[in-house]
This record gives sequence, structure tokens and C-alpha cells, in this order.
Amino acid sequence: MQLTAGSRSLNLLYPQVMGILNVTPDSFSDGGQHNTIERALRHAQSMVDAGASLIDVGGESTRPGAAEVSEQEELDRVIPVVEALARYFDVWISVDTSKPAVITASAAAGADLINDIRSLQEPGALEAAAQTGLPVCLMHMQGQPRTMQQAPHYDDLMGDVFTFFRHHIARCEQAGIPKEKLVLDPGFGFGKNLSHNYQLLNRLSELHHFNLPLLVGMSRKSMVGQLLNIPPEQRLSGSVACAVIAAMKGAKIIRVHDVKETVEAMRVVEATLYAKD
Ligand SMILES: Nc1nc2[nH]c(SCC(=O)O)nc2c(=O)[nH]1
Repeated sequence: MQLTAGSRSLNLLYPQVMGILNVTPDSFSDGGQHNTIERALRHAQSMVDAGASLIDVGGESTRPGAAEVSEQEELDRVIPVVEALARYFDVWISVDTSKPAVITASAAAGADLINDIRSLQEPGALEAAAQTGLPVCLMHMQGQPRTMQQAPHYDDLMGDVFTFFRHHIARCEQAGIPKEKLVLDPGFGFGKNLSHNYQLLNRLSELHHFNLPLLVGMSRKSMVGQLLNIPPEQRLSGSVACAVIAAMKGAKIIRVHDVKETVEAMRVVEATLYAKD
């Protein structure tokens, strides 16, 4: 299994680590210290040196209650960083955005993957993504970031997730984005309570039904914090545990803050999954 973007391809036989590069002033775990290009590039360099195969550039904080970001503000934050990453690094560049203008400009600036937590539902986003020809990550979310965590409820959690993916895969195919360009993500923490998140992790393998690469993002999230009752900067062990469980269940792209530790854990997963007698 592999993902291609233009001439670049990502080998998905083994789990790949995606390093989070927040370029938002209020990102909860980086404390917004990466809001300049220099600091962003230094952070990206350290994640690439630690073994990240992808860097996910995000200019809009999607924490529940986070302020909206204007199109121009998001462009100003994201595009210079994408341009610099494309120029100085040989790493897959993913852009965490829902805005058509940012999708289009990111592709022109050298992005390789569109990572939209809203699954291209903003007006014009689907067409913009199809136009770029880039691979797209579709992520399940119930509701919108502002209100999604108020009282998430499911009669049938996995049924909801399956219906969501069936709908959005078909929607992308109809818009000219072929299924082999799609990545699926169950969206941990996006309209899910603690129990929902761990049911989703426990049943992750069921999503192989779609025969598409799975991307997961649990790093430093409340599913670790609420369980262990610790702040974001102390959630490394729990985050690595979540990454290992997901990778053992076949997740192929693991989106994390702590790249070095997760890359080392993925080496253990690979050794286990591909152990020869
Ligand atoms: N694909 C994907 N993109 C994401 N962007 C964020 S932002 C919130 C945070 O990092 O806590 N989470 C995710 C995730 O889980 N999957």
C-alpha cells in the first residue's frame, strides 16, 4: 500500500510518523511558540531528524472554543511555511486546512497531502482539492469544533463512522478524486467522549473494510488527559501507548507531537508485525 503525490510516493507498508507543526498563536500544546517561520523550520528540522516522514502544517486551531481564523490570516501563517518546507526539506508536507483558498495555495506552494478535519465540506473545498490532484485525508467528526464536545452521543458509533466514510468517499469520487488518493481518519476527539474514543481505538481494525490507509491523531489529546488526569505536556506515555495500539491494528500514518519517541515505538511495532520465524 502506498500514497502518491505527483512524483513523490510514501511507503505505507510500515507505519509512518506525521509530525505536528502548529503555526497558530494559541495551539494548546505548543503554546503558540512556533508562530514565526524560523522557529517553525527549526521545529520541522528536529521532527525530520527524529524520523518524521510527514509534517502537518496547521494554521487554524480546532480546539473546542477556538477562535475562527480569517482566510488571509490562515494563508499568511501557512503558505510561507509550506514554501520553506518544500524548498529546504525532503519530507511529505501535509496541510491541515478546510479553506479552498488555503488548499489551492498550499498545493501551489508544494504541499503533498490535504488534511481537512471537515472532509472538504466547506463551500468550494471539494472542487479545490480535486483541482490540485493531491491525496486527501477524510476525517470523521460529529458536529463542528466549537460545539462538538458539549454532549457527543451515538446510537451506533461505528455505524456512524462507516456511513460517514461511505458518503464522503463517494462524494470525492464523484468530484474526480479517485479512491486511491484517499486516507481515512476516525477523528479521535472530534465529537467523541472518552468512551467513544476508546471504543473507536479498540475497533479500529474494522475500518480496513474500505481498504484505504488509516491516519490517526491521538497525541496529547483529552482521551489521554482525562484517563490519566494529566496536562498536555505530561501525556507522552499515554500518547505513545495509543500510537502503538493503533499501529498494531494497522494504522499507517500516526499524527503526533513527540516524533522521536513515536518513531522508536513504531520500530518495535514493525519488528513485531514483520517478525520472521
Ligand atoms: N487528520 C487529523 N488532523 C487533525 N488535526 C487535529 S488538531 C487537534 C489536535 O491535534 O489536538 N487533530 C487531528 C486528527 O486527529 N486527525
